Amino acid sequence: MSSFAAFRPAAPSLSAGLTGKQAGGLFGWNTNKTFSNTALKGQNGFARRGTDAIRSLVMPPLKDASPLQILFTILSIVASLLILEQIMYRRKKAHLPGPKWTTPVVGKFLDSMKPDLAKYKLGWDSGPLSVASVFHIFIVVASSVDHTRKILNSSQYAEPCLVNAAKSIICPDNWVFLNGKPHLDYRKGLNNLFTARALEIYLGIQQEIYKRYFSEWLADKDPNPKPYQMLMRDLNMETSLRVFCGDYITDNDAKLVSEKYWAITMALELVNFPIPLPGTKVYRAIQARKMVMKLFMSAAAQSKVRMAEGEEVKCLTDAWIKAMLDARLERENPELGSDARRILVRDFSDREIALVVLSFLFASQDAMSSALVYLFQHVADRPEILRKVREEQYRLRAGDLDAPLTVDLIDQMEYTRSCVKESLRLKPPVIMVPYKTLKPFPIDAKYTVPKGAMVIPSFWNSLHDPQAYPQPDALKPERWMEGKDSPAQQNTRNWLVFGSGPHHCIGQQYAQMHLTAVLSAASVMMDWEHEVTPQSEQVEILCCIFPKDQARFKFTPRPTPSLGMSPEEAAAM
Ligand code: HEM
Repeated sequence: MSSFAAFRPAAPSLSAGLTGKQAGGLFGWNTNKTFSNTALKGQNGFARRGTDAIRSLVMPPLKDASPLQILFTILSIVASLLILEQIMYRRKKAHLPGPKWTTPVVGKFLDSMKPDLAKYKLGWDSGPLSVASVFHIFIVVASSVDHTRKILNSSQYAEPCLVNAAKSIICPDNWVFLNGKPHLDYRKGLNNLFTARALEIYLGIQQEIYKRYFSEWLADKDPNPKPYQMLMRDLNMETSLRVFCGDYITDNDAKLVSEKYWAITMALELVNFPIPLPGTKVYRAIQARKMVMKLFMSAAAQSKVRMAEGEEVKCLTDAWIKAMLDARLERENPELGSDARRILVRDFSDREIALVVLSFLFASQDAMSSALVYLFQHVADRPEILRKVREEQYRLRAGDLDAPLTVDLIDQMEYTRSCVKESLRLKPPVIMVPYKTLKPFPIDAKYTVPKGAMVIPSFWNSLHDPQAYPQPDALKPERWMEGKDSPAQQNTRNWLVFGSGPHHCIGQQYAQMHLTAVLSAASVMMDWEHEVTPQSEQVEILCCIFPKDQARFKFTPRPTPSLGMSPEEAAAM
């Protein structure tokens, strides 16, 4: 994922499904207090009568029972459990749309193994809330703007729910697993990493990498289009590593991280063997994480030495350590209130820094790759839009296409930025993020989500709402440039690409700047052809969404405009 959807997969994984106390709910009815209590409290008297009947059946001492009696007892217990499962499901479901009965034991498990956008859409369109269950996990899916935002902004009722594999892979003490006030305070300390000044430094690093990758793509002699999804992932990976850790990581190690990191992505599939035994995907992912952590910790240690010597900030780790050193001086200031003192960046250990960098890589990798792949695809399929992007580029860069990109210049690229925003709206990389209820959650006047349920805010309908985005299936960058009275600007609540509330994406400015900068550089350096196949518009749901044909492109060099050409003429070449 890996994106944040990696933290929060599109549906519960087997590892989430079969671990911990909840598994006792399914298999250990006789010993699990929560399960039997809830059953006995059932409004339907059948639950109580069923439990009494079972108790009377198992009462006779086993040594006196015939094999037939034992068999009958076992079958009765199983049948009662299956009936109870249905009763519990129906009770939790109440009036909401969703299957009337749940498939015994597994629920929608098979569907969750093969996620399908069309099936998801059916659920989202069936009502603002709909339900399903996978194994014993009761799931409420929210599809309206109001319900989705309510979940994301009700931290007293629901918190992000990550698969168990995620915890063992990115370490249980990673900050992303914090909630409430400790989470809020930790996040405040990270805001320094994405200031305009910091972003400016990152831009310099990014451009060098884009140019190198584009040159490699252009050097490909094969005249036919080929899948670029993985190559774009590599571009993102190297950009992230260099932005986060600069030259503290050698070229060889950067390559190694890119290769090994794939093991982490693979381990976040929806279904995975839950115990990290040698040979399993989770085991391989943990080994990869150990290697990656070592490099990030070493980067933090090297940066501490350089920053203490007053050297230049060259990457995110440097920016962080510099902020830490500056805050040390600030903290000495006797005029500072206790609150400000608490929020100021405290000292972070090498391991803490490495864990945050790991969380960024983990949260951004797949989402950024999905966003980049669709951005290239969307503009290639709509030459008029790409022409307008180029026109803006030629106009703003005023004849110097090699001039370094700056945050100020990116700010001026109104059309290119709108194009990025619109591409993210049309194909949001993360379509849903699972949360878990901490207590009964009165989500609206008519329905309360039970405690311990998975509650999934999903973004697709908000981002394709015709009220906010007329002609929602068309790519219309102009809708973001129509002023404050436009439907898009009047409905900013619908813009949920990066979530909302205390866990909203911390990297969203950086992410949009990266995508704008890539499109800006690519549009003047290359022409590209997208081979449209029957699968180009079909969506593969991994942790994020991708075109099923893995985006087939052919890149060729774009001629430099001759002296005296107007931006319009240059763009039309
Ligand atoms: C197009 C790219 C990206 C998309 C679509 C995306 C989307 C998201 C979404 C939907 C969430 C969950 C929000 C919620 O629960 O309300 C999230 C969280 C997060 N994202 Fe992103 N993201 C992207 C890029 C990035 C980047 C580049 C970084 C880091 C540099 C990043 C770091 C994070 C982190 C750390 C969180 C968890 C924040 C928390 O729990 O406080 N993301 N992202």
